[in-house]
Amino acid sequence: MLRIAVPNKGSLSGPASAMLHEAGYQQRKESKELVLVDPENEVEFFYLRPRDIAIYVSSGKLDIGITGRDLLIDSGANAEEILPLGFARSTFRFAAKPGTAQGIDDLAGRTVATSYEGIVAKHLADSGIDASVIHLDGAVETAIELGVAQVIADVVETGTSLRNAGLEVFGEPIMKSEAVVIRRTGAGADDPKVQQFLRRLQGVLVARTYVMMDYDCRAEHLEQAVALTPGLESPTISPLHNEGWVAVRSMVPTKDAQRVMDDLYAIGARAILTTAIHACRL
Ligand SMILES: Nc1ncnc2c1ncn2[C@@H]1O[C@H](COP(=O)(O)OP(=O)(O)OP(=O)(O)O)[C@@H](O)[C@H]1O
Ligand SMILES: O=P(O)(O)OC[C@H]1O[C@H](OP(=O)(O)OP(=O)(O)O)[C@H](O)[C@@H]1O
Ligand SMILES: [Mg+2]
Repeated sequence: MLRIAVPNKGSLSGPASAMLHEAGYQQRKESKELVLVDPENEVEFFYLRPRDIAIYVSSGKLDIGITGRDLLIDSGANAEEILPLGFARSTFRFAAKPGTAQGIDDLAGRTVATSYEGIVAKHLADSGIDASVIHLDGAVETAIELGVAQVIADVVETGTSLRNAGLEVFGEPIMKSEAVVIRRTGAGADDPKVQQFLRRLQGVLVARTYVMMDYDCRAEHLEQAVALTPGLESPTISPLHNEGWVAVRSMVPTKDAQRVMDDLYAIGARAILTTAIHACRL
């Protein structure tokens, strides 16, 4: 059985379970369930605190896990990212009261509050800045108001939490994060079960980001049309009963679909349809 760590709480938990469900795996029905065996797919899911997942995976007790890139790096665990998953996207940044800091050099001698001590301490050391780091479990934005620190380093997504606390980001972003699949460094690279799991998740990612596009066009416009819809490998071209016309089928990124349909129409293509992809193996 493949043993997989899944976040049990927070921003990663819901989207991770939704993606696994979309990939055909059973998922827990109750948020209190800690372990779920999916015998049909020969997989066992362990619902763990997101922060602990890299530690379990690096110990080798679990084969792979889903966590945040920032949590992986912060843990310092001997684990590596093998597939980015595109959700729980965030940026990790310094913030302070407006006008109190412009760049990392202003941190010398100050105290930075964060839940990500590992990332911050390393970033300060790499930048040659001597500052204190104080660890807080969450709601770090409040640490400045309460005088525990002059600066915070935290996850920023929309920036609403910072704005509400009267804080502003400063300096260069420390890192960009998203949910990722991780494994113990170098482990299981050729394990067919791991490969199959990754193919299933890749299938979900493709199904989420592409649509299938079908259209008819005149044979003389085919090269122009195909340039607009090159597909992943190459489009499928079928003859139409009506001579001089062909039918084309190709995958198109969802975000480009409307523009591509306009461009195809403009070169004379007709009966342009898009359909959702539910699952795929590339
Ligand atoms: N508002 C957010 N938007 C996008 N990603 C986020 C957000 N907050 C946290 N994350 C990401 O989620 C992961 C953090 O997991 P964590 O369990 O701390 O989530 P959380 O939503 O902060 O939950 P908690 O309620 O336990 O604080 C990190 O990878 C982080 O980058
Ligand atoms: O830029 P925003 O869209 O506001 O999102 C970022 C906020 O979301 C997370 O907080 P969370 O709600 O997880 O609380 P926490 O600080 O206790 O972890 C993070 O720690 C930031 O505070
Ligand atoms: Mg949080």
